[in-house]
Amino acid sequence: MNKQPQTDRIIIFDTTLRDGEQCPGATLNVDEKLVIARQLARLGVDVIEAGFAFASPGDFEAVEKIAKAVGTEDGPVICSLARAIKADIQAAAAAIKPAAKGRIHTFISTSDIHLEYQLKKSKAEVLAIAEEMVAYAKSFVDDVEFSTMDATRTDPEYLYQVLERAIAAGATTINIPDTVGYTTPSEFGALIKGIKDNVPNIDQAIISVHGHNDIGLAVANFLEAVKNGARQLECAINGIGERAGNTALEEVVMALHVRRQYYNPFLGRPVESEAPLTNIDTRQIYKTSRLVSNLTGMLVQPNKAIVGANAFAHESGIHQDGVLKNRLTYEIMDAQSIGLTENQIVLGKHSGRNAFRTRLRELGFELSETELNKAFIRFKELADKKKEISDWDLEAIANDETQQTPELFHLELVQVSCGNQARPTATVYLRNPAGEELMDAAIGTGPVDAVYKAINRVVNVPNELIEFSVQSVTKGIDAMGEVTIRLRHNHRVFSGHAANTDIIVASAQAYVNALNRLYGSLQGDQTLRIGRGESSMNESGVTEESVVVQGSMVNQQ
Ligand SMILES: CC(=O)SCCNC(=O)CCNC(=O)[C@H](O)C(C)(C)COP(=O)(O)OP(=O)(O)OC[C@H]1O[C@@H](n2cnc3c(N)ncnc32)[C@H](O)[C@@H]1OP(=O)(O)O
Ligand SMILES: CC(C)C(=O)C(=O)O
Ligand SMILES: [Mg+2]
Repeated sequence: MNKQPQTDRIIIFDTTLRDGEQCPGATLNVDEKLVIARQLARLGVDVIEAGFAFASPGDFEAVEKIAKAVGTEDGPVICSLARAIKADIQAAAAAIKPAAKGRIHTFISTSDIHLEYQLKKSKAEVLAIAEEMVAYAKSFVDDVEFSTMDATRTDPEYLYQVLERAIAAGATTINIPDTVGYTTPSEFGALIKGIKDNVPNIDQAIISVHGHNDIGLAVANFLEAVKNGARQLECAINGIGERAGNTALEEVVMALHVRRQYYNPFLGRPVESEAPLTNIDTRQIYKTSRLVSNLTGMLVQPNKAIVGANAFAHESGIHQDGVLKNRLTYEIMDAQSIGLTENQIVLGKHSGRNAFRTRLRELGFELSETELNKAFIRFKELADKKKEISDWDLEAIANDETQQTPELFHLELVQVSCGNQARPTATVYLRNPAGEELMDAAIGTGPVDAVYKAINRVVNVPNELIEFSVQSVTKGIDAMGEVTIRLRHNHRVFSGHAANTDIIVASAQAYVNALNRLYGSLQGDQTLRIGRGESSMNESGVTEESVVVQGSMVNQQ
């Protein structure tokens, strides 16, 4: 067996901003990516895959800005994806240039099915391209990662050959992607072992793995890969990503953390060693999860491992009894280890700006002066309605203020009348991008439906509402309600998110946010008129099928 060059530590490569963003509706703008990248650096990831620089001018700008702002000497490596094509590699190299430590990640498919149908190339051709493009990437940076796309459906003998040639050409990390989420733990472990045993120059590269969760095995596959020599794990926050998503960072990191004594020997450490297996500051996990969920609009299911709302909640009497006697009877990790803390400072209507700013900083939010002032006004409004403001309320407010959706349409007013004897009617008042004030009213099957129909009459963008979900972020009748919606326009999905104690206001704001994203993506499209849609508008009312209500609905007026 070959000796590996790597340390006894697992490198965490975060692809939330690249593969994570590849899930429908999770599109992030440049500023939002920057906010997430800063938090990923606080979380302690070793590598941030900031995007696919060649894919679009926006992606290029995001990678470049992240390289400049987050890719400092003591910060993470900043990486851009690139196909095994010169133009892609040139774009990646230019975008990561401002980073103190930059990486080009180039890839090509190696499975028969991809070669035959997608690339339409022979094995010999792909072998030559891989070698040539790794060498080309190496001419820009020392740190080159090479991936064999669809590795888990590739003939292993061919895979060994491609990897050997890529390493010889200068790849310092070789990544084995389970692109279609097809492999199983023992099979994946055997593949990694096969690579260690059969690629002659494997001692010159780190073995990395990239997983997808199509059959729910992504984390299990990674853990088996670690046991067999993988030392870099590619994952995304909350497991977001193409199709069923990527391997969830928080799950694999906490598995290694909680069971470190089990994994220690596989990394050549003494069983009892308490030294962390990764550089991740686990106390930043919860905060990062919430930030990514809020900015992408991808909700976290309540029973999700590690970061779900119920992950540390005990409901049944026997469990509660055990936990009260000794927490360890039913808890394998401490809620504080992922950053869920008791609120130490009680914020309420008498609190000032300093306490507010300080608490937001502790929660990981760095707001600009303007954002802080707006958030403070909302905080005071909320404090007038609620006795005590929790961290979750603060997060909802801060996330709302830092969301970087371009405000093309501004919601000035929303008013509804409804009741068991009334036809739900809504009046809305919006300011369009030209600064004109537009008002309209509509009747709907319920108050939210009426509001959305009224907004549709003002904003002339055909769309289909495909998801509407409401979550109560805090407990009690005075809770903040978070609304997340997803709408589709020409096969693209846009999400919108807003929080308010008035669920109707949050619903209206979330819809306007999503429409602003949609509208932003269409800017320059001459066929669109600005505002005031009539017959060209598709009905996008909330239908029974499209409504997903999670948690309790709070309607406090
Ligand atoms: C498994 C993954 O996650 S891979 C990354 C997936 N992410 C993305 O695709 C998001 C960004 N992608 C894009 O913006 C676009 O697809 C672009 C800009 C990269 C390319 O756009 P287009 O030039 O219009 O090509 P299109 O997307 O239609 O097809 C992909 C082309 O790349 C080729 N290709 C795919 N992978 C590779 C690769 N690794 N190396 C070289 N060529 C490749 C395909 O064979 C196809 O070539 P063809 O047009 O000669 O048949
Ligand atoms: C680009 C590669 C690493 C990828 O995302 C995959 O194969 O899933
Ligand atoms: Mg992938």
